[in-house]
Amino acid sequence: MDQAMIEFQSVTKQYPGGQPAVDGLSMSIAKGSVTVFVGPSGCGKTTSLRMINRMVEPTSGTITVDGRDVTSVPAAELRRSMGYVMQSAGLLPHRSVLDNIATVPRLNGVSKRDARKRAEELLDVVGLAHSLGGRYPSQLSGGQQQRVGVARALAADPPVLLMDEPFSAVDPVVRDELQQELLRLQKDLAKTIVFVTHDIDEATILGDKVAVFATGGKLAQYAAPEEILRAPANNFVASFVGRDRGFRHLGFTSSDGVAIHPVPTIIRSSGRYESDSSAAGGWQLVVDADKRPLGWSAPGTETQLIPGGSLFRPGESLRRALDAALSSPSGLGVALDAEGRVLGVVRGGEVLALIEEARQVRQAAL
Ligand SMILES: Nc1ncnc2c1ncn2[C@@H]1O[C@H](COP(=O)(O)OP(=O)(O)OP(=O)(O)O)[C@@H](O)[C@H]1O
Repeated sequence: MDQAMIEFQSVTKQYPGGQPAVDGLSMSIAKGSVTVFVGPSGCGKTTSLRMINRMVEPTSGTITVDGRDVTSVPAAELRRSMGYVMQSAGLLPHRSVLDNIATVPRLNGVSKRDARKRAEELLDVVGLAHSLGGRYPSQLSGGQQQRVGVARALAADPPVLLMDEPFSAVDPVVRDELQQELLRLQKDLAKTIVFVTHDIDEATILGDKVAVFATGGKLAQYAAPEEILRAPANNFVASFVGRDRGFRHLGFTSSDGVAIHPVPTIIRSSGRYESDSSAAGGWQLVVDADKRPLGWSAPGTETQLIPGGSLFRPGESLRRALDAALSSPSGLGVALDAEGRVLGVVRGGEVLALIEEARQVRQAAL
């Protein structure tokens, strides 16, 4: 059985003069897992998150972290022992990126030199160039600021990371990147992450477990994302998950059987185009000298680059394969190897046929 890291036991929070913000919450969060709190606005997600590090105190009930009642640890110490990332990265505007990341280690008594060295390592971890270390937060993009926020939360190597809508203020493309980056990070770090969002897509992408909160601060369902999409516990969860949940469910269906076909390519290097095939008359994929995709060229327009759709890597879900095909101007989804080089393409029709097959297998199993 998974070992519990965080436990809520009958936790209620009542702010003065209102309905309970959180009502009788009991749940166990496994060590090393990503748990997402999702639900409509005002249903108590943030309040529940903040009770874990005592930014908010429960009215009744108990929360334990690693077996210890949180009220037995001084609030400031507890807060410092957990990473916290919020929507606006919450960086100190007059401190450099490196100094921001080094904040908690410095508070913990780590020398300035060591804290900065660690901060530099963390720039690598979150995918930021070292040259950004000397900048001020206002000199970074929203996505870069969020990465700094994550680096800062990781600086003291806390076992628990609390994330409150950390990616909701960035545009969808950057958001997708940050989500994938977090999943990659988590593979190595295996932190216990509690993540708040109001976006069911984000919840099912990131969560090992998803907790759906209903209005009035009640836990409506707590389960693996596949189960929430496949078998919503009640009407509230079903309507929150939405009618397209069948499509979302594809996010868990393996793409193993998808065929990857060769694709005619044009190699563009130093501004020159060189077609490597005789496949005239069709769409051609434009790649650089290392076979990384640059875009598409429509039939008969060889030097005009049309931006491509999303990309797909074998091993990812059928949903990503379908996304790649549907978002591609050619109708062919570009498949990449682990180094980002083009392997070939997947065809939308074939992906759909596999989806239908998977649906029939699922139905037969019912
Ligand atoms: N400091 C506070 N004082 C009084 N009421 C509060 C306070 N903080 C939150 N609430 C109320 O408690 C309820 C739950 O709020 P909470 O922020 O936890 O919800 P949420 O699900 O995180 O919402 P959102 O997605 O909008 O942030 C809401 O009705 C909110 O108005």
